[in-house]
Amino acid sequence: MSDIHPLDQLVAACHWIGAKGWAPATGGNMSVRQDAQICLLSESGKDKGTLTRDDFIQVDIATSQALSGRKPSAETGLHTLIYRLFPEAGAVLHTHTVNATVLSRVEQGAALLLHGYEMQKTLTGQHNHLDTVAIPVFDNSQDIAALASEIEDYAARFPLRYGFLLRGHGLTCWGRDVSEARRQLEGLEFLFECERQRRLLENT
Ligand SMILES: CSCCC(=O)C(=O)COP(=O)(O)O
Ligand SMILES: [Zn+2]
Repeated sequence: MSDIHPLDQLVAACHWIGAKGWAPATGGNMSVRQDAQICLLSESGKDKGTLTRDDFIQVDIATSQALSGRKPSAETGLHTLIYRLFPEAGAVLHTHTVNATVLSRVEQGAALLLHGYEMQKTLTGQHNHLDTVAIPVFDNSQDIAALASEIEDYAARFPLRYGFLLRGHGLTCWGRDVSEARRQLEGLEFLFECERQRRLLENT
C-alpha cells in the first residue's frame, strides 16, 4: 500500500505511458476511482503523457456525466462501465500502442489467445504458462454507449479479466489500484509484442 495519493500515482502512470510512446498525440485515456460513486477521468483531447492533477475531471460512475462543465474523455462510458462491472477495480488505463492496434486487426476471431508465455504470470491470478489467457476483441465504434452495452453483454456471458482490445484502436485494462493496472498493462503489452513477433516469424 503506497502513501502516495492515487491521483498522483495516476499522473505518474500517464507520464510513464507517454514516455513509452503508448499514447501518441492525444490517444489514450486514464482514470482512477475516487469512491463508489465517482471516478477521476482524463480530460478529452489532451496529450496524456504530460497531464497534471488539474487535467482530471470528476465523473459520476452511474450516469457517466461530469460533475463540472468540463469534457472528460470521449471513452468515459467504457471507464464507468468497468467501475460498475467490477466494484474492486480502482484504476483504468487505455492505450494506443502499435502492437494492440495491429494485432487486434490481424486477429479475425473474437479474442486474442495468449498461450505458452511465462510472462502470462504477470497477470493477477495466472500461475502457469500452459493456461490460455483470452483477451476479447470488440469491433471499434464511435458509438461508445453501444460499445459499452456490447461489452456489458459479453461480461454477463464470459469471464472478462485484465482488459479488452478495440479492433484497430487499442487496449483498455484495469486493476485494483494504479499499481496493478500498470502491471497488467506492461504485462499485456509485452505479451502482445511477443505474439506479433511470433506471428511474423512463424508465417515466414
Ligand atoms: C486520436 S485519439 C481518438 C480518441 C481516442 O481513441 C482516445 O483514446 C482519446 O480520446 P480522449 O477523448 O480521451 O482524449
Ligand atoms: Zn482510444
